[in-house]
Amino acid sequence: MGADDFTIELDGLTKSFPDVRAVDGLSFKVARGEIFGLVGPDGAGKTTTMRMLAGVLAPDTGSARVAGYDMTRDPEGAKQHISYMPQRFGLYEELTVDENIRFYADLFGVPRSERETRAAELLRAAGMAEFRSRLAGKLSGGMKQKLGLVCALIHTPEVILLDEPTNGVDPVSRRDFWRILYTLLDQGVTILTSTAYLDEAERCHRVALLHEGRMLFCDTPENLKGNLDGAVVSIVCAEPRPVKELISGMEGISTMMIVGDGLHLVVREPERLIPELRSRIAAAGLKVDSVEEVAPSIEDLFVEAVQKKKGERP
Ligand SMILES: Nc1ncnc2c1ncn2[C@@H]1O[C@H](COP(=O)(O)OP(=O)(O)OP(=O)(O)O)[C@@H](O)[C@H]1O
Repeated sequence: MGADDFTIELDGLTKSFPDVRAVDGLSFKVARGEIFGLVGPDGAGKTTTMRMLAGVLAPDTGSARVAGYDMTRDPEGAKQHISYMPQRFGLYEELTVDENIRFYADLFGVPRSERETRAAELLRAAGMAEFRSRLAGKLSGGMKQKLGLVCALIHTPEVILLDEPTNGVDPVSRRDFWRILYTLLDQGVTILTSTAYLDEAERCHRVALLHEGRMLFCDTPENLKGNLDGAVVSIVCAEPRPVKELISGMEGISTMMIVGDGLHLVVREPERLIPELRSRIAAAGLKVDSVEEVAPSIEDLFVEAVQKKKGERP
């Protein structure tokens, strides 16, 4: 790939606040037409990274190029090619859906002939075509987020930066969101999104895990899952906490986490451990539906990587 094929390039990007180094020497590149996910626990540095890439926060050291512009030297030039949707997108609650869209279309200087077609397309994809005259303040949380996306996308950017866009959004609206994002990819835009939902990381072409401002790893979801050091055992149960307490400290378990339907363990030698787990749980009289090896998810990998990192600390 040539240098021009990367629309976002970070090189040693660093930003400190008085109490913390929020982003610490971050380097990665995002190719044109790619959707790249930034994942990490709260405080990992995702928002700070996004803000620097959007040109609203200057780095201390390091550089970032977005859509061919150096973000330190020419953030204003770059902004014309970027759509940035921060966590709290500025909607006007006392204005209608249409009026909010018009406000942003004016702000971005979108010609009148284009804005109507684009707004109609985006609203249809967002499942919001019937709500054009509703006040933004009267929309559900998911709808507000989708309206934020529509407003952010009313102009045609080269790069889209989304900071946890689906936070608090219901599953149906999340699907709408991803459908819109994939449609944009087909049009050749580049998308960088942060997400707190690890299942969403699997929808990205590549993902990077941030932890305390540093990147722990970056690869395609498939490759990442192949790199897990161990196997994943799922214990399906309604009451995972007592089970977790019971088996905590058993040899061969490297991490445990509570998931939607019970517990996930990262283990060595699942063939040996699974029968042992079953008998220990049965002996304690705890009720579980199943104890089985499952394919690892991105979530398993991230929890394992973050726990390992914590364990390395003195
Ligand atoms: N304006 C600021 N002033 C001081 N500290 C800040 C500021 N912005 C962020 N931080 C700190 O920098 C670190 C990284 O925060 P950041 O918001 O980038 O993380 P994040 O991964 O986006 O997490 P979250 O999802 O909780 O926003 C945190 O320790 C945070 O408290």
